[in-house]
Amino acid sequence: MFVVYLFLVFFLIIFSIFLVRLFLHRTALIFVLRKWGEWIEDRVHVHQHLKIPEFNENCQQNQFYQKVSVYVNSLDSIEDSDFTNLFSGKKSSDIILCLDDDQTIKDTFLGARVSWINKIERNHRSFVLKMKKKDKRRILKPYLQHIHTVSDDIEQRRKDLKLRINIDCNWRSLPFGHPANIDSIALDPDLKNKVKSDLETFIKSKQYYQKLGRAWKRSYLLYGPSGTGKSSFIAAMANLLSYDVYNVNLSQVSDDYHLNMLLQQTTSKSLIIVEDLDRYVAEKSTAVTSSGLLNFMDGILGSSLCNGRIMVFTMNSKEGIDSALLRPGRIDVHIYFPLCDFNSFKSLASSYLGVKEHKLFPQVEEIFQSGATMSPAEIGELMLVNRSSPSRALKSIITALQSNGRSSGGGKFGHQLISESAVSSPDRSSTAEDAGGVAWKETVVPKEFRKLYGMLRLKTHKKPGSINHNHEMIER
Ligand SMILES: Nc1ncnc2c1ncn2[C@@H]1O[C@H](COP(=O)(O)OP(=O)(O)OP(=O)(O)O)[C@@H](O)[C@H]1O
Ligand SMILES: [Mg+2]
Repeated sequence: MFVVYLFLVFFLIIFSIFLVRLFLHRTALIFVLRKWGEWIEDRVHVHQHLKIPEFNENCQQNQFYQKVSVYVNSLDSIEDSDFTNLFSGKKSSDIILCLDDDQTIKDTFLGARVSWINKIERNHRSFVLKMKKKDKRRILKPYLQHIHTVSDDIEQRRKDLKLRINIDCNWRSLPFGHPANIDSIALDPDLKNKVKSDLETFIKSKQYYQKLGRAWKRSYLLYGPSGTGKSSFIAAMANLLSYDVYNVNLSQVSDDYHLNMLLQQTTSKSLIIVEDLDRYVAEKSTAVTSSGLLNFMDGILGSSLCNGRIMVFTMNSKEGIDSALLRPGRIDVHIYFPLCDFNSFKSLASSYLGVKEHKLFPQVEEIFQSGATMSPAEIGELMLVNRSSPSRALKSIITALQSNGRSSGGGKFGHQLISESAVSSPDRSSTAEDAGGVAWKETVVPKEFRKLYGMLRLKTHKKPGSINHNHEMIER
């Protein structure tokens, strides 16, 4: 009896606590209680105030005030502030929250709680940072650095991206309106995630590179047959990072000095791309010497300018390329872009035709497994022109794949296949890549063997997704 009584009391206590909490949340009284709590806590600590005025004593604008303003208005806690202004952004659908005058906003950094007050006194605006004295020594310096980084990042993302191309030895600027995004590119999802996180880690690693004494730059090589999405991927990288793109046309560069000058004129946090590097090397169609090119890739000539720069090179094949050009440090990440497999095909069908399943899919899968293939560009094109009828689109792809399988380089898409088989045998010197060697076999072996290989694969019932061995990303 006593135990039941005890249990009832216990249950009642828990239930009452639950009701009180519910009441506090529903009536927003919880915020009042929290404020009282913070008020009491404030009284028992000594605080330090730092003022960031909008103008300095010479009436010049204080750049740091602008940064703080961008930072403070980006904090999630702005939504909890008692009074905020709403403005429309660049796009009419954008709404921007802005702290009103004399409002306080909280922030936390490295476990310390700080607050910002947006003051206006005699028509002069300022932000006042309030932090506990005991936290000041520990967090002030890194916190101010954090504000710099975050606001620079936000500003970078807000601006309209530019594409710059070199004509003679000058950059010409155009608006960069390429809509590509990494998700819309048919490529192994794991590989895409790895690249995304590699990029995101890199842009946050300025201090790490500084500590190592290395130029803060990262180089990527995108290689693979024509029409597999290399250029689209570069555009997607630029959109992901909100970086301007500098497209270096090496045939327009008159010598090493001018290549250096072009590099000097690029801005920090930009994407510098050299497309079809293998073509320049093979055809010797540039006046830049190989040492000029290596120095450009290393960024020695402008190491102070390597401020967060990302270099991207594309090639159809690494065959015949001097290994010094591709060595670790010069090219940090190698990404292979393969011809279409069934997984990429499904991803294209989903984005181009809005079709995730179709009765013709098993037939398409069988043809892919027999070794027939086409580039994503070709398949995308067939889907695009037949987008009003998914069945027609799939039938035309089946016909094209079958004609590829039968003819050796002839037929409607023969030109692409010729270039496919002309694409390189693997660079056998790079042993790390051999780990993912399946892809290479698929691109270089004769069609008869590919068919046999496809049949073998059919028999072994490869699990979906394992075909992604075709992709490789080598972190060096
Ligand atoms: N993997 C892919 N996913 C989605 N679309 C693709 C893919 N590959 C190519 N495409 C489409 O095909 C077209 C050509 O692609 P892109 O120019 O990126 O190929 P590329 O690899 O740069 O070719 P090249 O080596 O000839 O320059 C683009 O319109 C793109 O949308
Ligand atoms: Mg391209």
